[in-house]
Amino acid sequence: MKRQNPALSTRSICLALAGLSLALHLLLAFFCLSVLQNVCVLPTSSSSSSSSIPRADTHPSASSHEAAPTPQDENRGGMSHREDKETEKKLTGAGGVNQRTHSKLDALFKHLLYNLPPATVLQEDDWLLRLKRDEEPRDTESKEEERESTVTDDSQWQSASQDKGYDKDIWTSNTETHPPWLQFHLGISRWQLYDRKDPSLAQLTHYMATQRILGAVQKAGGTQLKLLISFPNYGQALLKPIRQSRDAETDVNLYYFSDFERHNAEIAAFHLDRVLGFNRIPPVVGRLINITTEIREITTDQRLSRTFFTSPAGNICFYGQCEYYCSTEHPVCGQPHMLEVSLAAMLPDLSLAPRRSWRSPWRRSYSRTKLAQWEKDPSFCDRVKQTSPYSAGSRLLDLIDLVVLDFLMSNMDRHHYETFEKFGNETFLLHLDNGRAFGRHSQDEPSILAPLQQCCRMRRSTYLRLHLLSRPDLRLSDVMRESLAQDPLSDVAPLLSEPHLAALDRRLAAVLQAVRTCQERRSDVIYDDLKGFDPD
Ligand SMILES: Nc1ncnc2c1ncn2[C@@H]1O[C@H](COP(=O)(O)OP(=O)(O)OP(=O)(O)O)[C@@H](O)[C@H]1O
Ligand SMILES: [Mn+2]
Repeated sequence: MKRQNPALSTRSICLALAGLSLALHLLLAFFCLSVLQNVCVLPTSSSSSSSSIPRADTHPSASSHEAAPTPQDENRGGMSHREDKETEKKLTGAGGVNQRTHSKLDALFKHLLYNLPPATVLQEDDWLLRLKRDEEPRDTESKEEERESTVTDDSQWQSASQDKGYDKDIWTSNTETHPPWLQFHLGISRWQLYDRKDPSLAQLTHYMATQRILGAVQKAGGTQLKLLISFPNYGQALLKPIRQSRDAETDVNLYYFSDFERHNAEIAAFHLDRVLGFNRIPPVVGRLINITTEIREITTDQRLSRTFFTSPAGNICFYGQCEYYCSTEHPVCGQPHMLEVSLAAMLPDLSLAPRRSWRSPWRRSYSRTKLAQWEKDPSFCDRVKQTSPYSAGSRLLDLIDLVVLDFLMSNMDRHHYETFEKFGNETFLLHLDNGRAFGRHSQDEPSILAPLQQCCRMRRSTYLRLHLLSRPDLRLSDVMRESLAQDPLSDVAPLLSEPHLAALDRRLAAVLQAVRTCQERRSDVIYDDLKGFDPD
């Protein structure tokens, strides 16, 4: 038997150990290198979802505007969770647009002219609605009775609503329990429809853009097809569908009163009105809906149901029943199911907050042959100024504000405007129905400016804001592009094409020129509603 040499075996053990140690060292070196590299590598993009580095330049209002996730988030139709997160980011202003680049919209809204202290402190009568105050304390017995009846009422209310898919949340006088639409209603005052800084507004548009649709029926009033949409939290919205490609310009041979309404015009009008600092249009948001599951299968409106059909191309279409364009020749069609729509938050019910409709003195004749009085008489405004309600208060100035909005978006369809009856003549004007705006970008419609040219009046605050928006560092087209990018439908395509945005700048210059022309003739053009306040 061959015996092993002990020196040889010791050497080979030593060699093996040295090799192992070298391998371990090499491994350790590789490990350290890779760790070091990871530590030193900068995140490739600040929007990377895996990055946990907090961003310093996040939109300041983002966190306060963030809508808390609700159990209803599970029920929404259409969008995936990731898509929803994206949408939420946009609606809350935390989206990519504002992240790294300098935000002109933020800069605009930070300006003093958009943060003016209220001229007067609001009194109780200056709010459209208010919650009933708690009753005077009663004796124990009647309190007991009251508690019993409340519980009975609530339980009845819950069981009836649960079946239909409505929320069973109970609202108290605590604002935090109020759904966003109720907060919007309770925030309507004599001078504005909403406070731009109210965080519940972003929650309201987010809700309308994402939540399950429980009801869809035709809405009466007006001439074109529109639906009244109901949500689980008892909120409602006015739906206008896309009716032609977004960029289709109004046919030059069509009169404005024959034009289709545009869903993107409703959305853009809300943003423009807010950017102008008026806050007189109810919040509007875009949404992609499924015609089949979110209208056809849930509607209880027989007159609407009957008008559904499948087009030769296999798309699901409907046309409803209304005065204009409700026929098989003018169908609203999905692709094959999905349809772009605008959703406007509904104002408080007329039974709670009646409104008054006013015929505009500068209303068009709505005829192909007849001219309206204001088109024939250059001193038409002198007569208007002597007539109530234009002879006192701020009505004429409010009308001029509306004219500026309409000229910028080329809306010729302002035959009426509305006010809340409760506030009498001392109140703002509601800028409802903007569906026929943004029809043409290649030409302007100077006749819309007639009230400004004939009356030569404008509020100083409006004038200064228009000036601000004409500055290159805050340009109207740029803030509008940025504002509209917050809408979920901007993911499909920009809500206003570049030529429409450029038209805004061109028209703004025309408004300012009209004011200058007035100032050459008269000295009382600008009405100082800022009482000597100098924002510069
Ligand atoms: N957000 C809203 N909340 C409550 N009511 C609304 C809202 N928007 C519009 N309405 C009401 O519905 C009516 C019809 O709406 P709208 O004017 O948009 O329809 P339309 O078909 O375009 O009308 P028209 O043919 O007269 O131009 C309005 O007169 C207004 O009273
Ligand atoms: Mn209309």
